[in-house]
Amino acid sequence: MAALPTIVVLISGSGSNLQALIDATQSGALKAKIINVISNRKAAYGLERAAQAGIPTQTFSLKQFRDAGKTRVDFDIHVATAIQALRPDLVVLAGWMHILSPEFLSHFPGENVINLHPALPGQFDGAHAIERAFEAFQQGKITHTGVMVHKVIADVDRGQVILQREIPILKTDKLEDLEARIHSVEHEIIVEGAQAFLNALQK
Ligand SMILES: Nc1nc2c(c(=O)[nH]1)N[C@@H](CN(C=O)c1ccc(C(=O)N[C@@H](CCC(=O)O)C(=O)O)cc1)CN2
Ligand SMILES: NCC(=O)N[C@@H]1O[C@H](COP(=O)([O-])[O-])[C@@H](O)[C@H]1O
Repeated sequence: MAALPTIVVLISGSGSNLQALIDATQSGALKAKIINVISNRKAAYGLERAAQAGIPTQTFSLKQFRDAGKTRVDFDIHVATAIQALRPDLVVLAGWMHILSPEFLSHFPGENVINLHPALPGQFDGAHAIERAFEAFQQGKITHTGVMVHKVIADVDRGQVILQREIPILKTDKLEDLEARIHSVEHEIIVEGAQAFLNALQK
């Protein structure tokens, strides 16, 4: 039987999207094996989720690099080298809150780094997208937002879209209502997006 495609997941926080990927690999909804989880924050609960699933983890601290007189690019190259050593078929950014440099991306010419972003293409690039969408809705500028999975390029959140889904914003919504609706969709689309990428890889 052919070996399953391998995935390395990068996180910075709670890891609920990592958990969705873990659950999907265990149920068979995602035909792949998560071989490593990397966090840039040692307190990230996602590391605990990985450990509970028996997945090896690594933590890399930008602060430690800076304290050692090294640069953001030194950090990126170190992380990229650690990932390259594992030779994954796919790298998934699941709440990885660090902008990756071109030097990092140069280690992945196969464009096999994808990201989950809680907004539609070109709407709210960058951090705090959900809050910014909610504020725009309150100002009457938008009626809906969305979630997308996209390839990662140097231009943040502007890579080729793999999957996207629109999400309505209701007049009765508080921010937490929209956050819950978005997170629920995220947990589905990150699995579907990863599988879609791997399917395309195998064609
Ligand atoms: N080169 C790329 N790097 C990253 C991408 C990308 O598309 N291209 N996606 C992001 C994920 N992301 C949005 O989806 C995102 C995450 C974080 C930031 C940001 O401003 N980070 C700050 C630090 C914020 C913090 O530490 O809380 C920073 O890096 O200075 C923007 C977008 C992942 N990287
Ligand atoms: N710009 C990237 C970004 O905002 N990512 C967001 O970080 C959260 C991670 O949650 P998690 O740690 O529970 O998976 C998710 O909402 C994800 O969309």
